[in-house]
Amino acid sequence: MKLSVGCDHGGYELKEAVLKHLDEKGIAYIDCGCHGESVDYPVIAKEVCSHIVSGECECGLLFCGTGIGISMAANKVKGIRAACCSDYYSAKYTKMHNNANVLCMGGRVLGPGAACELVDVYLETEYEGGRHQRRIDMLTELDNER
Ligand SMILES: O=C[C@H](O)[C@H](O)[C@H](O)COP(=O)(O)O
Repeated sequence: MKLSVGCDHGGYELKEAVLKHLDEKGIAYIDCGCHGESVDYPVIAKEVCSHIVSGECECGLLFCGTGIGISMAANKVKGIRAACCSDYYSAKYTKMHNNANVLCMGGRVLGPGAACELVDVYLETEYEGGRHQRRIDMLTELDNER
């Protein structure tokens, strides 16, 4: 499994904490920045999502101040289902039910311990399929109508 990871300046410290956690777990990733400088989150979201749409990475992690702006940007990319989460239940069920391919978090919302727990449960949870696939197919139709 390989992840694509990115942040703006509001999510930089949290991204660094999560990357350290991924290193400790031996999980491979591409770090799309930023590296602490001020950047506009749509730029980073677009790059991270391009790795997922191309198939180079299985899923992505995005961080900004709230997690919201960067999730909005990611969801504009065809094929991306990004979920902004700040609790364990949502991070688990967005994989189980929505098969989210990007998890977004806020560096001004979450501490590193909580964020790493959300990343772990998101990565470890399996998509359930079944009735949820019908709904995801509907999301894909909405994507195709744009
Ligand atoms: O949703 C947007 C994100 O939280 C951004 O990280 C935030 O808006 C950046 O704000 P500022 O430029 O004031 O640091």
